[in-house]
Amino acid sequence: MPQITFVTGNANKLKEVLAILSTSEEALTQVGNFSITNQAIDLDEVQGTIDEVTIHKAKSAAEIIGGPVLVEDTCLGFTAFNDLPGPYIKWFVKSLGLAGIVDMLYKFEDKGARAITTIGYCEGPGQEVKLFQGITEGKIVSSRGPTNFGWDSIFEPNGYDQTYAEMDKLVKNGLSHRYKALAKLKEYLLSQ
Ligand SMILES: O=c1[nH]c(=O)c2ncn([C@@H]3O[C@H](COP(=O)(O)OP(=O)(O)OP(=O)(O)O)[C@@H](O)[C@H]3O)c2[nH]1
Ligand SMILES: [Mg+2]
Repeated sequence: MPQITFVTGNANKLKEVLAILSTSEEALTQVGNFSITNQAIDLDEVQGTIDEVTIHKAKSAAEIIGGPVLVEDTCLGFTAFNDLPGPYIKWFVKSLGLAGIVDMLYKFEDKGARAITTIGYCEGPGQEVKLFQGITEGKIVSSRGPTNFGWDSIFEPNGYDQTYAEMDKLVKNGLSHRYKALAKLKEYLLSQ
């Protein structure tokens, strides 16, 4: 069975990806003819558009692993900021904290935000990268719920009165940006 390595340094992402792709959280899962395993490698991330960042991550991962890889890059962008910080949200959370991010939007009436996951699939070194993207729209609110995963506690998806962090995992994993991107990847892998 062909093996695909999901390369990520983020344990929370890995948990969600495995939970969405299978129904268990074991370190190995299967989609169609493919088995998916994980390697925790922190890949270099270039500056650029979401697609450029993901393509670069996928190509570097394929070089390191020497075979088929999956990577993902997740963005959080604000409507009032023309979709920034986008791929740089990680550094904003690290530097400003969640309260600092909420404060960034203080003077804007529009609290709209978009969570975007872009998955890159590369079959090996030198191969083209296929992209699969999922977007969930919502708004930025004061932190509610556990704060152990990124910006989950300040993002409230449209149509819900809970933040991602307050939601049951099954609910988040049924509507999230990551779920939508993985649904497209799954459809592709099942057709191979
Ligand atoms: O509240 C959240 N709900 C999510 O569903 C989610 N997915 C990612 N993130 C965070 O957003 C940044 C993405 O950066 P990112 O894509 O480069 O990830 P990363 O560097 O942590 O891992 P990786 O690049 O090795 O895969 C990082 O700070 C992640 O912690 C999330 N936060
Ligand atoms: Mg990263």
